[in-house]
Parts: sequence; C-alpha cells; structure tokens
Amino acid sequence: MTQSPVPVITIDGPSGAGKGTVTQMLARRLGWHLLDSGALYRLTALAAVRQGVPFDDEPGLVRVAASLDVRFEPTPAGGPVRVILAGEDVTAEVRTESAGDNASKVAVIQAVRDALLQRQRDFRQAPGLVADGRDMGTVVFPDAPTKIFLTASAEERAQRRYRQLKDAGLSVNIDALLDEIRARDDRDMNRSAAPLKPADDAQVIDSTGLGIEEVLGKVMAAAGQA
Ligand SMILES: Nc1ncnc2c1ncn2[C@@H]1O[C@H](COP(=O)(O)OP(=O)(O)OP(=O)(O)O)[C@@H](O)[C@H]1O
Ligand SMILES: Nc1ccn([C@@H]2O[C@H](COP(=O)(O)O)[C@@H](O)[C@H]2O)c(=O)n1
Repeated sequence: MTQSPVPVITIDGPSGAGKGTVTQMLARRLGWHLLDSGALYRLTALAAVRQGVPFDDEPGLVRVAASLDVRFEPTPAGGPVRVILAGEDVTAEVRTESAGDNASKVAVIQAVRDALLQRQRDFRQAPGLVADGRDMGTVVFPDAPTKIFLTASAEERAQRRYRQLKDAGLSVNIDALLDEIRARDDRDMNRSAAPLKPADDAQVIDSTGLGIEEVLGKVMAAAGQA
C-alpha cells in the first residue's frame, strides 16, 4: 500500500504580509513543523558577507548556500526560534532590514535557489509542515494540498514594519520603509528565478485591514482546519 505524503500548508507572499506570524501560530495550533525559508536566504547572504564572498560571485554564493552550517533551536514557552550560524547566535542580526534586503539580492540567483532546495524539502516531516516563503507553493512543494498567498497593501505592510521596529526601540522612517518594501517587492516579483506569484491553485488572502486572529481564521478555514 502506498503511504500518503506528509501534508504541507504553504504560505507565500510579499514582505510584511504576516506570513511568519501566521505560520508560527498555525504550526503551533496544529502541532506541525515549520519552515521559515526566508531565513535560509538571509543566512546565505549573512554567511557570504562574513566570508568575504561578494554578491556577484555566483560560484562563491552557491558554495556558501550549499555548506550553510545552521541550526534552528526552539526556545522554551514557544518563544522565537533561535538561529545559530556556525555556532554563533545570529537570531537578531538575521532579522534586520538589511539582512532581508541582502537576502533578496542572493535569492535572484537560480543556482543559489537550487543549492537550498533539498534542505527545504527535508523539513517535510510527519505529522505535517507549514512552510513560509515566496516559492513554497510554486516550486518547493508544488504538490501541497493547501496553498495560501497572503498579501496586503504596501502602505499597510510598511506601517506594520514601522510599528515592529519602533517597538524594538529602533529609529525608523516610514517613507524609507515604504520605499524599501516596494524595492523588495519589485526584485522578488520580477526576477526570472522563482518569481513571487500565487501558485495557480493558491487561495489569495488580502490581510489589509484585518487583525492577526482574523487572518489566522481565514487561513485555517482555507486549510480545512477551522
Ligand atoms: N494582520 C496583521 N495586522 C497587524 N499587524 C500584523 C498582521 N500580520 C502581521 N502583523 C505584524 O506585521 C509585522 C510583520 O509580520 P511578519 O513578520 O509575520 O511578516 P512576513 O510576511 O513574515 O514578513 P517577511 O517576509 O519580511 O519576513 C509583525 O510585526 C507582525 O506582528
Ligand atoms: N522562499 C523564499 C523565501 C525568501 N526569499 C527571499 O529572501 C528574502 C527574505 O525573505 P523573508 O521572508 O525572510 O523576508 C525575500 O525578500 C526573498 O527575496 C525567496 O526568494 N524565496
């Protein structure tokens, strides 16, 4: 008898749409594993900077991506996962705006994406996986039974990021954040390698004006888990 594949819920969408937040809440409620695929691109860029590999050195970046020495360590009481790169805790560094921007520069290279593909697929473990990214439904898990494309207006995403950074005690400028979000959207949507777009069979959820619990409810309903 053939075994049915481990279920996957993919959550793709642009930066600041709430993918990470919803993915964490959903994975916790279902007791499933979680893949933060953006972290792998952020870590590739960070490791490249640390190893002195320039972003136009494609073979160098592929080497860095293929040999990433990373561990994701859950914290007690369901706090944020700690990210350990080559033995060093880089949890805060990997979440900065510049780490996200650098990630989107290395993510345009198809060979870098190829080097990270199997590592992402290895997260598919029983009882299930919730996977957050840009190409989870289109490339990494094309057979996922539930695909969500979570979006929101660029203005609202910039506002959310503004509040997040302000709450973290950082000095930020809303217009600069909006420009950065638009530039990242443009790079992610218009690259030739796995561009950001909804899979043909994705359900699109626009979270503009919706609270986090409301969005979670819609995602769970779409996944048949309500
Ligand atoms: N529906 C919502 N309403 C208000 N704030 C939200 C909502 N969803 C997420 N947020 C807040 O917006 C910020 C960005 O959310 P999150 O990190 O989940 O986005 P993301 O799509 O994973 O972004 P990225 O791709 O850049 O990692 C966080 O501070 C989060 O708490
Ligand atoms: N599946 C993915 C995930 C991410 N990227 C690129 O990484 C950047 C950072 O992602 P975050 O989700 O952590 O903000 C993102 O802007 C993409 O360029 C990707 O290409 N594919």
